[in-house]
Amino acid sequence: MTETLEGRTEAAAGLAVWGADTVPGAADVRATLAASGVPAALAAKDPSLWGPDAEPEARIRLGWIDTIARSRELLPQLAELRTELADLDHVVLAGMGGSSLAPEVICRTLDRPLTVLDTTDPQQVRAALADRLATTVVVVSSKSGGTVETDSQRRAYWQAFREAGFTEAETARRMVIVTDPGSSLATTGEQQGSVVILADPDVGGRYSALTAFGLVPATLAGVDVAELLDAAEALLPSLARESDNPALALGAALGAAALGAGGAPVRDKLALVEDGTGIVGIGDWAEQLIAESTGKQGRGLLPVVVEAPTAAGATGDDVLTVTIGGSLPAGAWPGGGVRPHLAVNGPLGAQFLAWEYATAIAGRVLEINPFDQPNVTESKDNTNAILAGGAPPEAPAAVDGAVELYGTDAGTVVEALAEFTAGLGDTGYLAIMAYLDRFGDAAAAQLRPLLATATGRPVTFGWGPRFLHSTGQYHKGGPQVGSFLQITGATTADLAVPAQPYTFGELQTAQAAGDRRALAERDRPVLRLHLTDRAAGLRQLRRAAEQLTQES
Ligand SMILES: O=P(O)(O)OC[C@H]1O[C@H](O)[C@H](O)[C@@H](O)[C@@H]1O
Repeated sequence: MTETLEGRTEAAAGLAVWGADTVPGAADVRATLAASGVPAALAAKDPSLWGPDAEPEARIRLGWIDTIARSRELLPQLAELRTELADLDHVVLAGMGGSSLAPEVICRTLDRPLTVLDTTDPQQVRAALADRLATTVVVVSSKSGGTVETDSQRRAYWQAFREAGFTEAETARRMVIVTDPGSSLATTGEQQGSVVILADPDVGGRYSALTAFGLVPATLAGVDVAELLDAAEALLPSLARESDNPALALGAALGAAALGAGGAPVRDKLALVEDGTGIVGIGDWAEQLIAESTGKQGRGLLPVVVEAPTAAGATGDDVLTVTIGGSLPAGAWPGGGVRPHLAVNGPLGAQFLAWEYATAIAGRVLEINPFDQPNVTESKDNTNAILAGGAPPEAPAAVDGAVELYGTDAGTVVEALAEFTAGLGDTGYLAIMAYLDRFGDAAAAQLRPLLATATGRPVTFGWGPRFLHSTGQYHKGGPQVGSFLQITGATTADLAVPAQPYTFGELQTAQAAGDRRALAERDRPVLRLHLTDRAAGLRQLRRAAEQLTQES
């Protein structure tokens, strides 16, 4: 394989992008960007780069370019906080989307323990609350301060600490709040007497890895975050340049592939493949950045996070295969077992900044606003309406063992899946959306590679409601080519959300119904499979998916 590898490596500050020059049309796209002075303008935070409609939002969303300097000012406070809370060695992060994805990849990559709670699944919330409560510190992270999942988790932890016998003051000490200045969460945090750390308000959630949202939980979990900032800062001078600018090479290639620039076949599905060289879990972070930033106005790049370089769906006719990893030793070939179109290797801090810059560049090429998420609210509004007024009763179309089938004429799970996936066509994708416990029901994730093999099409997997803050934007705002498999599950142990008129289970059910409604309103096909017994239902789904792979 190695002797057939072509392509150049473009590098700066230890961040190397290989292969960008071989993506059809990328050189022309890059030349156009350079001729318009885009690299320097973006490095100088010019908000006009995405057109007049995007300018007001861009004006308050470009802080990620130079937030590193402001983040450094936080470091003494964070070091002090870590010492002050040294007796609390179980760090829980309650936060959704951009408020939890970066700290999760930081801690996984640097092998520091961090429990991420980004769900409303009652079983998962219960399990978290029962885990080492006496030595737990909870970081409650929300930029807006108004995210219902995070607010519910905060309420549940507050009550759990109080019921465990901690005084109000002791409970307040066990909660650290990260939010934007002036949010309702900032007020709550101050009133309850918790430490409140204010984040950079000029950075949007999915671009906030190197702000307080990434740094506070990571520091408490024991990460030396200064190293991340150093690695990102080293890349900064390259961002204004027209050459030796790997982030520009990446962005131009992503945009060119999605457009099919120069008459090349469109590659608008982006397989994100970790190459096994020391960066762990970055796919989920990049997935949110790219899907929410580009998936709108019927356009966008669909990130497809695959398990390994050899996993089903890592390659395909309309797929741009991108491997991601740590710095490679001299002479090593990128890819880790797959031949990628692009390989991005380098330290984590530089990866964050490079992908943010590349996404902003791709947004310019695709002529969309990479800083808004106009369709996320559709599902949220539906959820609120359902919570307030109740969902219309729905009877299953059929029951097969431990699985109820909705939205199909089929009588069995195998038939329903076969019929549903038969409609994917040559450009379609299947999104599996599992409103389950991502640890207790982890087996659900095995469906992704199985159905990718069975269909030969890109298949994504997301935990609900986590994905609503990530790929959920693309599902509704991106091209009309998705088919949506929703998996919901009965719960045996629901849990009240303190001082709210609903339980976690009811909230999760309303979130699933709200998103179904938003997809249906756009005529996007939805098949819902409800597991009346989660373990038995998952075994059944797995058997059905295996059967389809044998028939494919
Ligand atoms: O940090 P928060 O305000 O709680 O927001 C968490 C997430 O919520 C929304 O769904 C946005 O679409 C995401 O971009 C954001 O990261």
